Amino acid sequence: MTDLATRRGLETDVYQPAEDSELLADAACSRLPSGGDGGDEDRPLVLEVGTGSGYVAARVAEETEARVIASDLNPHAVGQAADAGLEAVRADLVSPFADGAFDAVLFNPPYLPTDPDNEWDDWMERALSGGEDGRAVVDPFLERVGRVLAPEGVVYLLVSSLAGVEEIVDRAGEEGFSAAAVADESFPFETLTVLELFR
Ligand SMILES: C[S@@+](CC[C@H](N)C(=O)[O-])C[C@H]1O[C@@H](n2cnc3c(N)ncnc32)[C@H](O)[C@@H]1O
Repeated sequence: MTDLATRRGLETDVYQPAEDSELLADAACSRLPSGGDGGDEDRPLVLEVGTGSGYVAARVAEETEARVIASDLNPHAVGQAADAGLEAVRADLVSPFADGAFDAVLFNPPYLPTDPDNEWDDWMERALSGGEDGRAVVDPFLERVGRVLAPEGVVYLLVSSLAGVEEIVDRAGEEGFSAAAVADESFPFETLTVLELFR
């Protein structure tokens, strides 16, 4: 398992793109509509929660016809995403966004299970740590994301075997979502999966 202290030496204040970012971007880009010639009002509206550097949001903006809003709790991440030319907003999960606003919501959440004694209170901990069970940020996201989804809206959520995929699917079910795995990639210590959640 990746140890936070090891990661810390490699990181700045903003999570930089890694295998998980790429898997989520590939899955979202391959499933969102591209190449349409409709007007602005026909473009899907996509939110990326926890955008970090803006890598996933930028890929979706470049490779699909969606208009993308990039958000993060971390003000340094919002600055980096804005510098990358994205529409960037500081937000805790989906709190400031209107009911039913988005056709798709993407999230590569913090998911590393972390011993409370080994945590530290900085932005990289916020980017990596999912609390003791790895689901401390995923669970409130699942509880709240349905509010901002359009009726046919979908969620693309990156999950790790380290945080318990079955538990996350069960929790999504309690919030009224069905789940399908649309991409996965295995590494020596974890398997990453992109779940598509829909109602
Ligand atoms: C694993 S990083 C992913 C960054 C980027 N999306 C990527 O894939 O490279 C998780 C991101 O979620 C953000 N985050 C953590 N808690 C959040 C919250 N409550 N609301 C919004 N963003 C949050 C972190 O600041 C971090 O940028």
